[in-house]
Amino acid sequence: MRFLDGHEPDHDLTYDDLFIVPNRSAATSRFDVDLASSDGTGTTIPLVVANMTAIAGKRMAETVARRGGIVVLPQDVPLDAAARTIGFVKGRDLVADTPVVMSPDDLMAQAQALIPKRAHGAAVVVDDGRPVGLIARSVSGNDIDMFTDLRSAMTPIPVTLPAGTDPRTVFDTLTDANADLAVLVDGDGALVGVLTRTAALRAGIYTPNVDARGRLRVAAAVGINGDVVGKARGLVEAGADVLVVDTAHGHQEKMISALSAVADADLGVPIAAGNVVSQRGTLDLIDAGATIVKVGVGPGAMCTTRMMTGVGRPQFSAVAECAAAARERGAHVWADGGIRHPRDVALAIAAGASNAMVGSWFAGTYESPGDLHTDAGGEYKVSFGMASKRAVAARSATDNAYDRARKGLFEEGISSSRIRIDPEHPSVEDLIDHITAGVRSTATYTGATTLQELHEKVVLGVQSAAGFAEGRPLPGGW
Ligand SMILES: NC(=O)C1=CN([C@@H]2O[C@H](COP(=O)(O)OP(=O)(O)OC[C@H]3O[C@@H](n4cnc5c(N)ncnc54)[C@H](OP(=O)(O)O)[C@@H]3O)[C@@H](O)[C@H]2O)C=CC1
Ligand SMILES: Nc1nc2c(ncn2[C@@H]2O[C@H](COP(=O)(O)O)[C@@H](O)[C@H]2O)c(=O)[nH]1
Ligand SMILES: [K+]
Repeated sequence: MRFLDGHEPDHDLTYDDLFIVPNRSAATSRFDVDLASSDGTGTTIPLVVANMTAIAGKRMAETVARRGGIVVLPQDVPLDAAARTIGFVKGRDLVADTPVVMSPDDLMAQAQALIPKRAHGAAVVVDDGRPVGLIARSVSGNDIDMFTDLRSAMTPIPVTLPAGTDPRTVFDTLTDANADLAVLVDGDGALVGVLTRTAALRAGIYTPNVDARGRLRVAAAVGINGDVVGKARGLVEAGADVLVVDTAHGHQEKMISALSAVADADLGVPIAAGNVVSQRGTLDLIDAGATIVKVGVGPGAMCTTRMMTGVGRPQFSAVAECAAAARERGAHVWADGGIRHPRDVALAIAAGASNAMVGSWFAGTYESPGDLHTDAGGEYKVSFGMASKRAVAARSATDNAYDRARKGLFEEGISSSRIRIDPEHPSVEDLIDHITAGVRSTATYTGATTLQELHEKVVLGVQSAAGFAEGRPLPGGW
């Protein structure tokens, strides 16, 4: 990474402050760019989903890992629930999406409530283990009887194929049949999964993030209080592939001792820890046993830390300094927070991060855990910060009333935020397409074909707010 002559910054910068200068490139296609990380997480695209309750659940974990990223399950989830989620993710197909399964006796209202949990827009009606029909998502305003049973409402399945059919064949069969969804079955005709045309296309573009046994990977977080090693061990025994030791102020003694204890337990998985924003903080966490350091104090969309405390650091400079320190030790950093555009992921990688961590942006998708709401502005989900009153209240629910009231005072996050579902990108997979298209393109503009080369070759300049504004599209004219 270098700055254009005369652009070396004399103050800290965030993503919006920077632009990337194109370099001569030998790449002939953006698909030639390899987006895999080398930090031990196995990601084949540089995306980690933040350990936030409103974002990181089982559907998110399955979907993101199938496209090559990884999801961190939040530390607030009890061990038995986290173990169930890990087991669920490990049991998912690497190609087919998990269907929404209904019985013929279920009501249309139940199907319509569940269909938006998945992006493929339909439920499969299963009778006696066999798929027998489809229920499509009702378009808002459509006059359908919500009390009808699915036996009478279902439509025939247009395309049924054996599980394991080559995705290209699935794509072509759906195209020929002018159908949207294929149902995949095993040799006995039992339902295995579903594939849309877009999913079949994606299966040929993305490489799932899989463990040594060929199962989807998933990470899990622990806090720094209580039996940290016991929880960490339980998570790894349940199958967690990466541990994240996480607290707001990662550069504190309690973190160092919790992290050292987890590292000493030698659980055989990479350990990420944070959050810090300085070289010293990075080195202390690496010395305590982290192989990945989580960087970012205050950039998060749900985060009020900078306004409450004045503490933090503009994210690009924080990532650049910590990544340089980590590299010296053969360790890595994740750029955590403040990712709002594909360009931010590209700039995080340019700064030296191995992966970018995304939270709130992915809250507004069908795969996030929250219920789907609709108001005059369209569909939305509710997100909240992990240091918000709402999250702290949930985390301290078993404490006595006095301790709960004390903890409630230190609020550093938003308790309720409406994150809109973008009608053009309603699924996290649409956002992943959008982000990876941007980052692949950034790489070729800089003359790089890997993330490491992107970091090495990138040439940056510092821009004014007017420079940033000029780069924004103006769909409504001016
Ligand atoms: N990246 C960011 O900018 C931030 C992220 N978060 C996220 O929110 C979640 C909750 O984390 P957290 O608030 O650490 O809660 P935790 O429940 O993990 O508690 C943190 C522990 O550290 C102690 N502590 C000491 N100094 C601090 C400090 N400055 N900030 C926070 N705790 C401190 C606390 O004690 P006591 O309560 O008695 O002080 C408590 O025992 C995490 O996922 C974290 O990543 C939260 C804030 C900022
Ligand atoms: N200060 C706070 N930071 C928070 C809180 N909840 C989450 N976070 C941090 O944000 C990132 C995700 O950033 P985003 O811009 O993609 O949403 C997450 O990983 C945490 O580090 C909070 O309540 N307060
Ligand atoms: K913020």
